[in-house]
Amino acid sequence: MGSHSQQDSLPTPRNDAGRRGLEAIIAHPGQAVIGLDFDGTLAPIVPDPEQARAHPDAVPAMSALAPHVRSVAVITGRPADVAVRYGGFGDAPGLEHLVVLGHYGAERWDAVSRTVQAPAPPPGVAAVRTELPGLLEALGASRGTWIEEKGRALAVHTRRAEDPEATLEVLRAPLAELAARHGLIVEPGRLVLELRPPGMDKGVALTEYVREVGAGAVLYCGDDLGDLPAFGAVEKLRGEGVPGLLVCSGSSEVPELAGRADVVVDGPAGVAGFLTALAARLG
Ligand SMILES: O=P(O)(O)OC[C@H]1O[C@H](O[C@H]2O[C@H](CO)[C@@H](O)[C@H](O)[C@H]2O)[C@H](O)[C@@H](O)[C@@H]1O
Repeated sequence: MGSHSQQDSLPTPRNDAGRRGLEAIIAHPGQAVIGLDFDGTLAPIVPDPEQARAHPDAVPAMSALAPHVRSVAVITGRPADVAVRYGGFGDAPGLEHLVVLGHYGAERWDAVSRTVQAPAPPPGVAAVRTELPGLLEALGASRGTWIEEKGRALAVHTRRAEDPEATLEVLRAPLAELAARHGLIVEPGRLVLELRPPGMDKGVALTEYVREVGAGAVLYCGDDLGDLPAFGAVEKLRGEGVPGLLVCSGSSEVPELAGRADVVVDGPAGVAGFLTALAARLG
């Protein structure tokens, strides 16, 4: 975990690459892209995915930071319009140019057009939608196992099951087989297995976005396994001369991400605090 300066509580990244990334963002904020995951990063994890909402300090922090940087983009596994709604991003002052890349980058919403661009879901999604309830029943998935309808994907959540970890393990292989049979992949996450179309991930989404806006520095902050490709993208961009900073919204559920991060903060409250401190430094 990076150490905190007394002056503004902006943590010092724990390695050289991260320190270079943060220095570049502070030196040339107008060239920086700030990429933020939604669930677990901007929004606290809650048992019912339909009740997830941005942390009360998250949008004010994003609003304070956005005017100083080239772009703020939310990159999420959620459908883009759901993230906009649950995040309260639609009418936030300072976020008039926000971009939300939903479904791991397959969908795009922007605050200027206020519309979602998305390709049609592949036919495999409809087939999985039909078969999934019967499969869960046949597997004896425990009470509380819940299917999230995501339009172009379906997610099976076990957080509210009697034994969430054990239920997830029982489902892992059969859901992988079902997904493969219909040309989909399984995206694992925090007590969730999502069956979704292949071909896009947060790493591709972030890299394409950084190139599109011509960014000269990048910060990415996430909390879950689906954020690992975005971490990989920042590491690759660093190798190509684009400084980057990796921030982990820390939790005990995904230690893999903390190990790769330059800075670990304490969940969504910590993320909001970090973004607020960065905005204050840039201001
Ligand atoms: O990419 P993200 O923005 O992090 O979205 C990933 C998945 O997040 C949601 O599930 C997670 O958050 C829920 C609400 O806190 C929690 O109950 C669940 O256990 C977590 O896995 C969302 O429901 C999924 O659709 C997203 O793909």
